[in-house]
Amino acid sequence: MIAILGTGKMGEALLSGLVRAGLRPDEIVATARRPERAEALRERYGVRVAGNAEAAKLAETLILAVKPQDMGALLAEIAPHVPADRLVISVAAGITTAFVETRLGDGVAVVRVMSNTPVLVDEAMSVISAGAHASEEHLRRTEALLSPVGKVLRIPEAQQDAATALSGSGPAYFFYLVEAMVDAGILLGMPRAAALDMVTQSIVGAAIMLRDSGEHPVILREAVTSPGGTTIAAIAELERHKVRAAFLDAIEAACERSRRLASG
Ligand SMILES: NC(=O)C1=CN([C@@H]2O[C@H](COP(=O)(O)OP(=O)(O)OC[C@H]3O[C@@H](n4cnc5c(N)ncnc54)[C@H](O)[C@@H]3O)[C@@H](O)[C@H]2O)C=CC1
Ligand SMILES: O=C(O)[C@@H]1CCC=N1
Repeated sequence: MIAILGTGKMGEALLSGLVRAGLRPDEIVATARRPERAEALRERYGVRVAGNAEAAKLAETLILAVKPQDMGALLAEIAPHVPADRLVISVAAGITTAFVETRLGDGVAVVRVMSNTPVLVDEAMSVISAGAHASEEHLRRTEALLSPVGKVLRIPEAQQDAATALSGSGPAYFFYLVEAMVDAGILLGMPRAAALDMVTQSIVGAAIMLRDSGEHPVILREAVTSPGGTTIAAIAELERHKVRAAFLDAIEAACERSRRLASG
């Protein structure tokens, strides 16, 4: 039995992925703060719903998916009900394995995960790190849960905040870019729906080329950039507005925020 504790956006995305991957709904128990939310999850997926303490007792694997600010309270609530042989997977930004270990007591295996919302379309990027008591077997079990819904990479825990800033938040940066490009289309007099179609297909095509060609992004961009042409005119403006520097600062700020989240 797998328990998802705090089934909000990320918890539900993982839940739906597990169901698509073939896990039986009666092997999953979900918890939520509001009873209406729990009922909606039960209706939508056929999973069991329960309180946190009951779910913690029932499941061998616990996925903690509350906001970082709520993690302390959740751990205090479940600590008396988590035997030492459980695997506890935390998906919260900024929460260290040590934070979870000290609150759940002796020897519990903790794996820290940072995934992202493309889990909804089985294209997640999930990075995982073992806590002090997590073994190779615990990492494999975590990989087995996450690999049906996307790519999984093991990284040292010291890199988790950077990964949160890059791939955890990453989809938001691309959505933001799409919004800005669609606005540019509107400015040029394009109908909104057509602009959105053009930008979306361009980003999908570019993403697939990047993933499947094995080429470096610089090579792919150079192939689009004709001498004296349109692309270099746009790139010159992006450089003038220091867009690259803005990305460096933005992702550094996200990493810094991730580092501070555990302390509330
Ligand atoms: N949204 C995203 O793209 C990503 C989010 N995350 C992480 O996932 C976690 C959840 O984020 P979201 O799903 O966006 O937030 P959310 O607010 O949608 O989900 C959290 C849920 O936990 C529930 N909750 C809080 N305390 C509870 C308790 N004691 N018992 C039961 N339920 C409780 C809340 O009612 C809420 O439904 C965060 O820690 C975040 O850092 C990680 C990667 C990506
Ligand atoms: O914005 C956040 O804090 C979460 C973590 C990564 C993506 N969303």
